[in-house]
Amino acid sequence: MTDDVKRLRVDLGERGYEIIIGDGVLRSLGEEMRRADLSETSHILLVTDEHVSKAGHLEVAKESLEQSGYSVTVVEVPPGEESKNLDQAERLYDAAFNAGLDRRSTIIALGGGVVGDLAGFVAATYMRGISFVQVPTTVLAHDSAVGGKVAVNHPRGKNIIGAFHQPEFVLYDVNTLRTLPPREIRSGIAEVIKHGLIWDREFFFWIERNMEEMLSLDSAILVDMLARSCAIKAAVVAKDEKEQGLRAILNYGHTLAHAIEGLAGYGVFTHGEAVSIGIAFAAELSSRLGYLSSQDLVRTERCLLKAGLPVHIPASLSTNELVSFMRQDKKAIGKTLTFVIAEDIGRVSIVKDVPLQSVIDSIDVRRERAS
Ligand SMILES: NC(=O)c1ccc[n+]([C@@H]2O[C@H](COP(=O)([O-])OP(=O)(O)OC[C@H]3O[C@@H](n4cnc5c(N)ncnc54)[C@H](O)[C@@H]3O)[C@@H](O)[C@H]2O)c1
Ligand SMILES: O=C(O)C(=O)C[C@@H](O)[C@H](O)[C@H](O)COP(=O)(O)O
Ligand SMILES: [Zn+2]
Repeated sequence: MTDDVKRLRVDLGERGYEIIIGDGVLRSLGEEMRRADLSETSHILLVTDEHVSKAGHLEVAKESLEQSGYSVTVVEVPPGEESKNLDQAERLYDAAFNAGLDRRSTIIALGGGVVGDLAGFVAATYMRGISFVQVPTTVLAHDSAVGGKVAVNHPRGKNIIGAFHQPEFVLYDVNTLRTLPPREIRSGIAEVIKHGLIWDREFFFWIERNMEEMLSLDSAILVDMLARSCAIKAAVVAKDEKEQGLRAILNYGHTLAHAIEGLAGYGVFTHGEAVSIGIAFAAELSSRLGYLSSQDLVRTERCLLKAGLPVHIPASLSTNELVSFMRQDKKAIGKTLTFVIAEDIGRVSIVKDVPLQSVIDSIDVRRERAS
């Protein structure tokens, strides 16, 4: 373990919590449980998926918890977005019952955003809510592990069945990221770029300069990148935990992304790939509506491409079905089209009642061309 461990705080008053980021910190999971006042935990349900356990991270986490005196039951869900559903949630409720979990028990999510969202949803609802800890193992999960949005998908909409349920703490070991396939590293960088674009111009420039080191998982760069990105997320969540207004900016690129994920079939595109296409589209729309300069539009797209991310809407998805799906977005009231719009690099706002024709034109421009 390196000495360079960063501790950030999500400031939610008495319910505030720490995000601990470092290389090798998974081995201190048991100690962190005690530090976070979870010494009285009667039993732990440790939820993970097969890729995470095969990569060796489950063993490290379990050993650390058992050495600290906790009794642990492990449940694995099948890897991938297809597992974020009520059937898998029910499997976890069964496992919780069978393991004898009570209101003093804790559910720990060890994995990417799918495991985090699913296990978090079960923790939010089992016995009306029990303690929950996030141990993210993907780059993308720097976003999902912080902020308390937990959910499962519905065939007609992403994250439609969910809750706000904050974790007790987030333990982020960058060493776990070394077993990720390159596609998943790139996917996670889409949300890092999003955080720069919505909040912090300097951070976006830093991302542009450090993309190669980010992709090659340089340890110091990774810790910095995740700490800065998590700090942005934490700042937004602290100001508007339940998305009454400001928090919706975290949805930049997501109106189209969720439509692509839902229509292509969950799991065809990774969430980050869909977000990348969604950001390229949202930047185009922002420029078309007169908010974003053409230089910043080009700069946004260039950064996504530098990360090896897709920026074009798949030809197989029709404009009509994309628009209908986007009308059901959670940000929209009624059937209006609401988007997070970029005004500058590092600054966005929420715009309601966006004209349909501008949306259609932006889809057309961003659509993949047959070669
Ligand atoms: N709650 C939120 O605020 C929030 C924010 C962003 C995204 N999300 C959700 O997160 C999900 C996407 O998360 P994700 O991209 O982490 O997907 P994921 O959890 O499916 O993980 C991606 C892939 O990597 C594998 N994997 C995970 N960790 C690994 C490791 N260390 N080594 C090797 N393989 C590993 C997984 O098994 C999976 O195959 C989506 O469902 C999205 O909606 C939620
Ligand atoms: O935390 C948030 O708020 C976000 O919007 C972060 C997004 O990256 C994330 O994909 C989230 O799950 C989307 O939430 P939803 O409410 O649009 O389903
Ligand atoms: Zn997202």
